[in-house]
Amino acid sequence: MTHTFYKYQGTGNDFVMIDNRQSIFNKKNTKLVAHLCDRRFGIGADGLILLESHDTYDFKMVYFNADGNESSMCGNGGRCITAFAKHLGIIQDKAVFEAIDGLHHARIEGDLVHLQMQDVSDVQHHPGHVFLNTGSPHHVQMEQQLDVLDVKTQGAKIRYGQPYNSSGSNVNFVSKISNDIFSVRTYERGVEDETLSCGTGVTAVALAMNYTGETNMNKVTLKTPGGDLKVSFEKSNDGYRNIWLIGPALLVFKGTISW
Ligand SMILES: N[C@@H](CCC[C@H](N)C(=O)O)C(=O)O
Repeated sequence: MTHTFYKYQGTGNDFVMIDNRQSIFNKKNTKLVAHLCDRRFGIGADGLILLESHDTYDFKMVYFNADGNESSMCGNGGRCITAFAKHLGIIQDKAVFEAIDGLHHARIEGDLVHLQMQDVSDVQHHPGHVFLNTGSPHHVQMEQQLDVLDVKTQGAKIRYGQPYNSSGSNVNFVSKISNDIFSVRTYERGVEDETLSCGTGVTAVALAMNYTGETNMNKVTLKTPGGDLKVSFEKSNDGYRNIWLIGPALLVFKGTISW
């Protein structure tokens, strides 16, 4: 049977988006998700997102990595699904939706989507890196030679190494440009490669840079290979609150495919 799909991207982190309000998609079909995300045999994307109906809120987001497995929160995907919900006429410029890590508020201002992330209370500062969960797990470490780093090889070593092992972590390599601007390259678990940007990743980087004293600002710019994102936040007694991820989210194309 032929089905309609939409392709979205947020700073180059790209997603197949499916309107699943009529429950047309079998969520247990890992092979189908991986096939649709395959860049040679399918549509091609870093992940697949289902927009589903919700009894109380505007919609529900279900996120799968390109390997076909349902995973934890995707920040860029959360911004893209907000733009998709507007395209479908479900929302105007504001949304409240449920994702795997809880409720998210979002608002659209032109091409920019502002997405509120969950509060973060547990920031672990280890020698040489910081680990924190911003909806997805993130290892953050500074890197001198970010431009020439082999992110796929170095990221995979950390992602599969101790203490993360098979459950893994996303891995962010960071270089400081100024007090409120950082360059970031991310290895994504479930894609098992560098992606052009990662929303929960840059959120983790912004908080880690503040936590370790690399910035004293509460709004920072994160430059990724796919474009610029901004993260704003407030310090709380036990961590960070009122965290917002801000950046573009755009429809690339719409098509039909059989499954
Ligand atoms: N690209 C995402 C992160 C998606 C989840 C991640 N790959 C994981 O499995 O932890 C983002 O923008 O946050």
